[in-house]
Amino acid sequence: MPERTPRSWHDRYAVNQAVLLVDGELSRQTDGKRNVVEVAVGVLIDKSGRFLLTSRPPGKAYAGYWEFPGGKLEVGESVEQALRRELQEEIGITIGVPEAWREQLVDYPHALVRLHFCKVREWSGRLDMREGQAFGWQSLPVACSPVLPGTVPVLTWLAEEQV
Ligand SMILES: Nc1nc2c([nH]c(=O)n2[C@H]2C[C@H](O)[C@@H](COP(=O)(O)OP(=O)(O)OP(=O)(O)O)O2)c(=O)[nH]1
Repeated sequence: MPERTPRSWHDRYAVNQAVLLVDGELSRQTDGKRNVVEVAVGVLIDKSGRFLLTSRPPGKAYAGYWEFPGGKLEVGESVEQALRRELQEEIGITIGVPEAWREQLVDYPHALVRLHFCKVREWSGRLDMREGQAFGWQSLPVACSPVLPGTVPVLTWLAEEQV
């Protein structure tokens, strides 16, 4: 029996729901040829419930956009190891045990990334923006703009947890 069109569209919609497509064509994400880049991201939350956003340094894709600090996993690293290393390298702190929270696939023109968002409530050391980033402790709605497209869903998830 031939596949019914409504079913087919339903399936396609469901697939596309799982991937956040940024600045591009739908066909880009379905060719199956792009490697997924794994990224560890830290949602630092302070005692009053504010969270830390940092600006992307000059020279990187989407420079100047606001994001949560983090970066790509190196070969053989776990998400936690990468997060620990990135937050030490980029913002000068030593984190406690992170809480694995949510994942999001994002299809950018420059890369297909899987973001592993972790909540971090304990850390030591003073914030030191080692790549010249701007930073801000934020609450909802955030006061900084523009927010990186792959970071926007996090603001929705945080809002959902507050109601
Ligand atoms: N750190 C971080 N990256 C994010 C967020 N949202 C989002 O889409 N991304 C994307 C942007 C990039 O494509 C990717 C992170 O890669 P990156 O280039 O910043 O990582 P990195 O620090 O390891 O970079 P580098 O060593 O290559 O300079 O994840 C977020 O909230 N935080």
